[in-house]
Amino acid sequence: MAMSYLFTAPTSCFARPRKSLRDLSSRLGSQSFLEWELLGKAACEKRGGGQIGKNSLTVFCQQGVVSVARKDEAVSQSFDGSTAQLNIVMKFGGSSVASAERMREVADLILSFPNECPIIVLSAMGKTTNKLLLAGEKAVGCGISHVSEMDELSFVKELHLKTVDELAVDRLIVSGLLDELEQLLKGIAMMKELTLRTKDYLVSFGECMSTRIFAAYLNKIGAKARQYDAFDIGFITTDDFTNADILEATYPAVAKRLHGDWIRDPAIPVVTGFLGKGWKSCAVTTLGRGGSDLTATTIGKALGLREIQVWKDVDGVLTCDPNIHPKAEPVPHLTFDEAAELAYFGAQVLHPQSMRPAREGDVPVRVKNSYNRQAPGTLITRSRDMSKALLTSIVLKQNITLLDIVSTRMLGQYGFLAKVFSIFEDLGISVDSVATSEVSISLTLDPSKIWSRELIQQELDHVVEELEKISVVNLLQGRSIISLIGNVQRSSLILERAFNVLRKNGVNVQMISQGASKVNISLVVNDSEAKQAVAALHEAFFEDGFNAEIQSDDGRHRTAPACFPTIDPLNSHCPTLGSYLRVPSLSLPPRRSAFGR
Ligand SMILES: Nc1ncnc2c1ncn2[C@@H]1O[C@H](COP(=O)(O)OP(=O)(O)O)[C@@H](O)[C@H]1O
Ligand SMILES: N[C@@H](CC(=O)OP(=O)(O)O)C(=O)O
Repeated sequence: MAMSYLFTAPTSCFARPRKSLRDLSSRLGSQSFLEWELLGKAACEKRGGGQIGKNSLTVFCQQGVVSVARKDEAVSQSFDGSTAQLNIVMKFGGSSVASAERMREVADLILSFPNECPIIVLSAMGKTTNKLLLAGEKAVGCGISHVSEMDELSFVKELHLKTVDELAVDRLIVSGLLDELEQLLKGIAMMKELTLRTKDYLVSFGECMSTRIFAAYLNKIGAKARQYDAFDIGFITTDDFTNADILEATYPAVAKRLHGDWIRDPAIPVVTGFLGKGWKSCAVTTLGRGGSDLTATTIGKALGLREIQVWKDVDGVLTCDPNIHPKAEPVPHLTFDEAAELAYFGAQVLHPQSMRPAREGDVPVRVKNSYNRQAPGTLITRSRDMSKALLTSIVLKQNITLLDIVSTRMLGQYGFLAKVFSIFEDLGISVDSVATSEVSISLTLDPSKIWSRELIQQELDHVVEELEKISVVNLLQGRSIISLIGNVQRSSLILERAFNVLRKNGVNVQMISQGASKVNISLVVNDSEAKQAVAALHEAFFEDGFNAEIQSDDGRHRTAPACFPTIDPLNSHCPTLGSYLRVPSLSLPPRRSAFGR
């Protein structure tokens, strides 16, 4: 990419229609490009500029640069070589773009950052994805003649047509897609079958419509925008329909397309979240529920952007799920590892895989509230000062299955772990948490890990059948994992307090595991006790000043009570925890790399 300088031009970054450009140049009067260049350089020096680097020097879309690019579309740079760069990605989830009013607010929000050149990533409006999935499932059994009357289809149609009407953009933007959607549902009804591939195609209508409407609205209000379907601009994925992985080829392809178009003809890119194109099938794929976060971080890495902003309906990542405990508070700063662990262990706020590109590209992620712009949100970066950190967040994942697997062979047998995990690999089943001893393993499976596929009883029976060839197996369903995300350097203190609270609440911990990432201690409890346990833990750590107190006193003076031995969770056995306290140092990449699923 071309070298660029940072300066604050007195004009908006946003590409404007020609009229606005003319207005602008007359407002700018006789100020020449050379003067602008000097101004830019001066500002650059003021900010300690001089280095040339991805994160240090960026042109804030000086309007003159845009004008030059317009005069000669092949020319991407102003005469001094500086280029207006796309510099941030702003992702808005379904809750942020749920209606015409919300779309107006989001547009206003974007335009309130005139010095940024954003790429916008949008999810489907509101609950559209759920409605489309329901429609697909109903279509399988309802018969072609009933498709048109289906409530879910009517809901999707009404929502999108109402939105285009209220925003006063052309109905044609979505009417063709709505007709196509109805045809697809009729096809599903005719085939009486909804494959994963068709499911992905079906839900893709949500993002395809929201982005078209929003781009049309931006254009209407004078902020030049261009809509992109992710599957057309290089989002290349595996062919794992409903849960596809982004392939490496995506990064250069997406960068080339978005950057190239921007340089030729600047317009705010509005990209569909969640969608990709299978590399073998060339069919539309999706990245798993909540996958637009991953789209945003992929773009952030691909273009080496300054920041990835993920706009939600909460004030950032919170100390726990606000639906479980309303006193949850925003967490100001997280590391990529903490955020990944939090997402992986069930915090709905971020897609489990989304931190990976951000970490690889070292692009900070900011989680903000589109309903409360002023709230500082959560900043997620590679590292943070952990010296005073204790507990950051509590995450609950319900309805998991606990498997106790004990080797039938003698102590000292080698290869047992490998055999057990090869069974999971062969069956394509993802494992969440693990605790082992030499001859036994406890692990948890998440039945809802793959959104479209329940680990149904039949499948569990099959797992048990395979494992029983080499072990004695005890399968326990209806369990929950409570993950304590924080500074595991202080695990003794965390565990001391956590177990005190759990004991007082009569909650029995059935397994404990500390992941190799060193930011997470997982406790397995009964589903029926889980929510109450999370609320009690939250109260004990965040609501009575304990976290704050520990932050001012580094904890050296605190001693564990007699009933709670100070535990080194990596190597200890604790009689109160059953036989599976020892935690393996192996990090289990259930399906993929150690950093993701
Ligand atoms: N630890 C947490 N921090 C913040 N939000 C959480 C947390 N756990 C669960 N949530 C839920 O996640 C929701 C935001 O995620 P999501 O619905 O995917 O947002 P969007 O659709 O806007 O991308 C919040 O409304 C909140 O209810
Ligand atoms: N629309 C998709 C993708 C997504 O990311 O949605 P959201 O950002 O609203 O969680 C879903 O509902 O899963």
